[in-house]
Amino acid sequence: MGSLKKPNLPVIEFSVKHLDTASSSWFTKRVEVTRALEEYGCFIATYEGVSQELHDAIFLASQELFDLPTEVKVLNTSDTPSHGYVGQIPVIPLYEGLGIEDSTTTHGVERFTKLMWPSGKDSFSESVLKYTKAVAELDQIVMRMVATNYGIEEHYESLLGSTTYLLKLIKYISPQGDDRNMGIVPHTDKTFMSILHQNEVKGLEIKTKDGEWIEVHPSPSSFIVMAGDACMAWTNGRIEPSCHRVMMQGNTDRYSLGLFTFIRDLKVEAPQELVDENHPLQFKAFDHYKYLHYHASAEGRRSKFPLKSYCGI
Ligand SMILES: O=C(O)CCC(=O)C(=O)O
Ligand SMILES: [Fe+2]
Repeated sequence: MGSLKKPNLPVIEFSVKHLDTASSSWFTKRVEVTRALEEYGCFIATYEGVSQELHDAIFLASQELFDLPTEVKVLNTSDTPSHGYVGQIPVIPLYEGLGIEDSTTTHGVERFTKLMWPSGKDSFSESVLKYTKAVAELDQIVMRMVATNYGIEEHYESLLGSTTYLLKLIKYISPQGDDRNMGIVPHTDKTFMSILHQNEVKGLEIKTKDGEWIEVHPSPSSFIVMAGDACMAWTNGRIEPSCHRVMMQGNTDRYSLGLFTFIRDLKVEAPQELVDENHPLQFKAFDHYKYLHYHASAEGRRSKFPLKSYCGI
C-alpha cells in the first residue's frame, strides 16, 4: 500500500554564486523560479541576504513595537486601506499589524519611528532599514528572473522604478490552548509581490491548486515569495496568487513580517509580449492604489474575484 505523500512547496536556494546573470546556474534558477510561481503562486526561498543577527534584530524590534500601548500604535494611520494600524478585528481577534510605508527609504522609516517613539529609537530604524533593503533585493532578483524568462526585462525596469515597499510587522497573540484558531482568514494578497518571514512559531499555511493546505515551517533563512493580484494582471494570468491563511495553536505569540510591493504612478498592464491568440488580454490597465481602495469598498469586499470585477476583460 502506498503511503500518502504530503505535498511540499518548492524550495529554491539564492546564494551569491547563483546570482551572476551570465552564469548557467542563473538560467536554471530563473526557469525554476518561474515554474514554481506558475504552479504554486509562491515558493520558499533560502536566502543569505538576511543574517541570523539581522533576523534576531528585526524580530526584537517588532516585539518592542508591539509592546507599545495601543493608543500609540493607532497613531499609524494611512490613506491606503490596510497600510496603517490594523487590530481588534472581531473575525481575527488574535491579529495585530502595523505597516511602514516607503520602508526601503530613510525618510519612510524615520517618519514611522518618530510617530511611535517621538524621542527617537535608532535601533528600530536601523534594523528595519537593513531588513527591508535586504529583502527588497531578493524581490528584485526574483522579479528580474521572471521578467527575463518571459522576455520582458525592459518592462520590468520601468515597473521597478515605480515599485513601493510596505513593511508590515504582524503579531498574533497565542490562543492559549490546543485548539486551532484562525490567525488570518484565507485570502490572496492584493500586492504585486509579497515576501513573508516568520519567527520560530509556525502558523502560515498555503493552499495548493488541489485544495490541500501546506504548513510552512519557519527558519531564519527561509522566506516565502508569493505573487499578489497585480502580478497576475502583469503576467496576463500566467502567475496566479496563492490562497493562504494563518492557523494559531499553543501558548506562544507569533511574529511575522511581510514585505509587500505595490506599483505607484504607473498603470499595471500586461506587456504586449505576453498577449497573443492563445493568451488573450485578461485585465485592462489599472491603477494599483485605486484597486486597493476598490478592494476595501463594500462592492470589492463582496466580490469573489475582485481583480476580475475591477478590471477583468
Ligand atoms: O503572518 C503571516 O505569515 C501571513 C500574513 C499575511 O498573509 C498577510 O499579512 O497578508
Ligand atoms: Fe497574505
